[in-house]
Amino acid sequence: MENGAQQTPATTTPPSPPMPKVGVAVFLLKGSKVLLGKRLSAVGHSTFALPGGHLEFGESFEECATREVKEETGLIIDKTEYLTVTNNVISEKVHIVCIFIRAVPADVNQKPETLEPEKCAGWDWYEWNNLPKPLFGPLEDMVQSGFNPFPTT
Ligand SMILES: Nc1nc2c([nH]c(=O)n2[C@H]2C[C@H](O)[C@@H](COP(=O)(O)OP(=O)(O)OP(=O)(O)O)O2)c(=O)[nH]1
Ligand SMILES: [Mg+2]
Repeated sequence: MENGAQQTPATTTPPSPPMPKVGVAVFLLKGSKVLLGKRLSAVGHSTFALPGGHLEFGESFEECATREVKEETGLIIDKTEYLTVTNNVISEKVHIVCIFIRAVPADVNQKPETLEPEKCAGWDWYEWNNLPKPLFGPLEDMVQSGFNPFPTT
């Protein structure tokens, strides 16, 4: 090489190892019912799950809950409250620390819309004592453990 010109070595970025992500899922409660939708995403395909998604940079858990429910169902939520957190290793590549928030619809007469049809087949209210099957794995685990999202009065 002339004049000692430096040649930039070819670099290849090594694949980054999978990292845990933060999810926020919402127990949206109406009377004794909870809002669930059949997932069409690869993770938990065809299982019934709560509305929710991944925490974005700078968001509070409540902000994420409000945003995800609005994006996925069009519903405006109210009275958001932290419930619990679970650590879910779902597959070799998917590890989610999931924050669970409880909320109620601001308007009980507002109907949920399927705003992300590629991710969810449709939303409906289900009696807590008669949940549809199969539930999304992490949700099934919570139900099996006796978890109850309703406020004790
Ligand atoms: N939506 C939802 N997520 C849950 C539940 N239980 C649970 O552990 N999670 C965890 C695993 C999910 O992969 C993760 C994020 O939710 P998601 O899979 O619906 O994410 P998304 O595509 O709607 O969100 P995004 O990436 O567009 O932000 O939260 C649940 O019942 N519903
Ligand atoms: Mg989602």
